Amino acid sequence: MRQIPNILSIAGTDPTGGAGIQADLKSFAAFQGYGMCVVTALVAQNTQGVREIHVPPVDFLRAQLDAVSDDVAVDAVKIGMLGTVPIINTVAQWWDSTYPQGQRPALVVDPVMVATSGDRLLDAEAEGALIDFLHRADLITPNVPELALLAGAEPAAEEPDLLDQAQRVADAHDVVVLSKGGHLTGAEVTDTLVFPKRDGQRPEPVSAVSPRVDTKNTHGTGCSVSAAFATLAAGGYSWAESLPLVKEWMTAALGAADELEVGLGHGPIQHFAQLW
Ligand SMILES: Nc1ncnc2c1ncn2[C@@H]1O[C@H](COP(=O)(O)OP(=O)(O)O)[C@@H](O)[C@H]1O
Ligand SMILES: Cc1ncc(COP(=O)(O)O)c(N)n1
Repeated sequence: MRQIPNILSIAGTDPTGGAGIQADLKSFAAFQGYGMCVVTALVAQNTQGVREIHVPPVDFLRAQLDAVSDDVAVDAVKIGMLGTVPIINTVAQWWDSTYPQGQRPALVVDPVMVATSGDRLLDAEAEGALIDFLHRADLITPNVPELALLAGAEPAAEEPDLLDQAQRVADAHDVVVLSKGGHLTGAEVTDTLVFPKRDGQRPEPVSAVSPRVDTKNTHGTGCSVSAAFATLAAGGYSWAESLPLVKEWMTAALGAADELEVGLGHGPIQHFAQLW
């Protein structure tokens, strides 16, 4: 195993540095990985919302992906915002032709659909294509509304409903699901790894619980968590080994978020709270 793993983010941008590719690169660094990125969309956004989205021509997206994979041995890939059907199809074709079987990088997919601000980051007509993409992933990290959409249900208000939806989605796509409790209420936030049934057996779910941090600065939490899991997977950690490490780090990053003075809306987290 490489001493410093190579992790690739395929995602959209946030020029204020809190979400998307910029958040991913900070997470990779926080977990001691070498970060790389391919841009799926330039997003004119800040802590208050999304203004405009500019998507590259698909041939140029493919050129970026090939430029990385032709040259670098990639240990893990994190996919975030895909945005449109042509972008999803291009990433799928690259993945399938570049990593047909055997020694594939670990793949974490954050099924990004809506930003914290409530703005759409995935075309409504691209939801089906994103769902079809998911079987390629090893781990997916939907938030409460994203999980509901994948499960074809109303957003869960309680933990048991959330876990039930996660089981259905895990089985439908044969993928491990991280169900995240950030959008539920209560004094604690629980994240749970739910495993798909294989050969009639389902491994027990694994949970990590933290106090709920009282801050409005939660921009990019989902991006950052999925990137952290990808980095640890590239370093040989199982999902269950990674969960408490990521949870503790995220709680510290949210706890220190108010020390940053970035923007007037939902500001970013402090990725390096445990380091600085
Ligand atoms: N207020 C909070 N206090 C502590 N942890 C939180 C809080 N909000 C979110 N998290 C954590 O941040 C991560 C992202 O959660 P969530 O908000 O559900 O997803 P998303 O950012 O994709 O909407 C999860 O690990 C969750 O436990
Ligand atoms: C390019 C991009 N990707 C993802 C998000 C979601 O961010 P969050 O993690 O706050 O839901 C975002 N705002 N911008």
